[in-house]
Amino acid sequence: MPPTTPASPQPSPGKRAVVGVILWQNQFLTIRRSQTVAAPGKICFPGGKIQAGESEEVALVREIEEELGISATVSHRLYENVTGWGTQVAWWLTHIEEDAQVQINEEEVAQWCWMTPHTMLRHPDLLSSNRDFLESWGRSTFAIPGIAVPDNWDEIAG
Ligand SMILES: Nc1nc2c([nH]c(=O)n2[C@@H]2O[C@H](COP(=O)(O)OP(=O)(O)OP(=O)(O)O)[C@@H](O)[C@H]2O)c(=O)[nH]1
Repeated sequence: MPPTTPASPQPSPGKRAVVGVILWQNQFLTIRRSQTVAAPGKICFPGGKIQAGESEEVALVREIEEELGISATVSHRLYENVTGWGTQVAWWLTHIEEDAQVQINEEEVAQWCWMTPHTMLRHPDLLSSNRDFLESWGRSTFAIPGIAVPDNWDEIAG
């Protein structure tokens, strides 16, 4: 009998989300989710659910404005996956102004900071679906313009 492979997660109807990958000096803009939202206290990128009739880009600009109080420019669709809980997530490279003044919305976001991919991957509070994104990037499944996979990625990720 052929070995069985685990089935890929399938998206649930209507559960679509978009996240923004914002880079500065080889680091990603990360947020810690507040205690009052789903996945409280987890570390992830800014983003959220796509509302009916919205494009991914419009939803992402809205979410970043809501969470961080800044305007963003959505640039490049990097990746797509389905979380273990059935949400289809689109990952977009996103830019903000160099002098953007982040003002977090504390109802949604507890903290924000810049994190290297390495620190993010090893963070004990990383939202689990973000591990797939980072590991896929580390395997060069896709590229992120502006940041190279470190040469010692396997060591880091292992
Ligand atoms: N914000 C965000 N959501 C992510 C990331 N990675 C990921 O799989 N997701 C998933 O995408 C979905 C977005 O959820 P969310 O709770 O942030 O969305 P939201 O702010 O619109 O929530 P709300 O409807 O409670 O206001 C969730 O299923 C979440 O687990 C990420 O890096 N950032």
